[in-house]
Amino acid sequence: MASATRVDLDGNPIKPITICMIGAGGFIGSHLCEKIMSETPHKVLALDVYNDKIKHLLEPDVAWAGRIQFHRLNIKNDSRLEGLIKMADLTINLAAICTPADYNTRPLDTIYSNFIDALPVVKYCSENNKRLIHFSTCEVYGKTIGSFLPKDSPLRQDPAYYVLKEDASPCIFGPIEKQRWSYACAKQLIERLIYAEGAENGMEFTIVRPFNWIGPRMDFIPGVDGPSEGVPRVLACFSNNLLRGEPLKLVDGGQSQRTFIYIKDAIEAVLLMIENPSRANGHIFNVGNPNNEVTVRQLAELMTQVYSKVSGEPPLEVPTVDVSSKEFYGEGYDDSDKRIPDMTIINRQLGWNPKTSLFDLLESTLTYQHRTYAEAIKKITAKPVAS
Ligand SMILES: NC(=O)c1ccc[n+]([C@@H]2O[C@H](COP(=O)([O-])OP(=O)(O)OC[C@H]3O[C@@H](n4cnc5c(N)ncnc54)[C@H](O)[C@@H]3O)[C@@H](O)[C@H]2O)c1
Ligand SMILES: O=C(O)[C@H]1O[C@H](OP(=O)(O)OP(=O)(O)OC[C@H]2O[C@@H](n3ccc(=O)[nH]c3=O)[C@H](O)[C@@H]2O)[C@H](O)[C@@H](O)[C@@H]1O
Repeated sequence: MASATRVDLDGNPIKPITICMIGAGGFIGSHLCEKIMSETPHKVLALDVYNDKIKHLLEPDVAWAGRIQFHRLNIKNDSRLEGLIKMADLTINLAAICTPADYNTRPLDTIYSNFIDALPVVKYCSENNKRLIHFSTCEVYGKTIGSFLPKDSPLRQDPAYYVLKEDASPCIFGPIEKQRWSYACAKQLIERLIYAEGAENGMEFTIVRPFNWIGPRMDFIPGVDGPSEGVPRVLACFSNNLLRGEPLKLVDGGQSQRTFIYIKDAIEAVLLMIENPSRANGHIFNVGNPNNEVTVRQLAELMTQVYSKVSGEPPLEVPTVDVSSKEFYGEGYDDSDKRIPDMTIINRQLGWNPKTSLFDLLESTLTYQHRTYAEAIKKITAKPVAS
């Protein structure tokens, strides 16, 4: 329950505010709304085209009834947007196309969604003196410097060549024909625009760079709550394979490395940003868990083991199968080799650290996936009974 005595990191009482949350119906938005409703007194104007993931928060008989209001709108073409931003103290923009399968196959939609559609949000915030928390991505770092060194170079082991720092690392993307980078490039340009609004016009902003946040409600399971041919992010791809008893597909051998963070740890960091504006304004924050690094192959192996534990089913005899990126994603795919966030800035400004190990976060997430989808998958895959 929200308590009247909540204080910020400097010991000052936190005043209730109204937040205009764009993209509130998505994976991160649903967890952020849940956290704000259950632990704070703040109000949320929740904007999205969909609300399936926050339906449970919008019921009339919940404890926070009246503090969250859903507005179904598409920010591309809705004149209500400016009014809603004006009604709020803070705007949080989460709206984006952010699944890699779209970056090279729908590059125009990707660029429009991540740059053009975000422009009015920045403009309305700046013109109306409203604070903005904008969701960018760790993909703005692109590839590591180390990835360009010879394979046997000892410098590849030196963190200076791979740890990603907000105020020091370069943004390294592939050539234009590798359309994978359309997303990262659009996100980089909107970051630069927001930063410039801060520098030239004094706009109060915080930029968040999530590093592979995962957990319940991420994306969709193809053929159950999303299109059969759709390709979600890796957690949902591998969950889908496990639920159907199929081998997990490793793109280009599964050699890329990622650090995964539990959504609930990451949401704690966002709440600190919301409630400590003087510590968060003007900053770009990496939000990830540097201790949870694995190759995609190791992730597949761990998910296979954990899924067997939570479902009680034996692990697959052939757990993985290799697939080329061209076959899986199509022409123009490319990849980030390694993503380890430097935590200095978020640690210094907000005293935040992630807590949950990869095993624990996969255990709770796969328990959710099994409970939510196993029956539906069984029905779909059951052979029709001959009449
Ligand atoms: N999940 C991660 O680990 C991760 C990592 C890096 C960056 N991000 C960024 O965080 C943000 C949220 O990511 P997510 O994982 O919750 O994605 P998501 O796809 O689950 O959520 C995005 C939401 O925005 C909504 N939306 C998109 N375009 C819209 C429009 N024109 N009008 C209204 N609503 C619109 C979608 O309907 C969706 O509900 C994105 O900006 C993404 O780029 C996420
Ligand atoms: O989550 C993030 O921090 C950012 O990175 C993600 O990009 P990426 O990590 O490449 O996306 P995933 O789909 O989660 O893929 C991770 C890795 O698994 C691989 N993969 C994916 C799916 C699959 O079935 N098999 C497989 O080997 C991919 O090729 C990639 O190397 C997305 O771009 C965004 O959601 C976000 O901005």
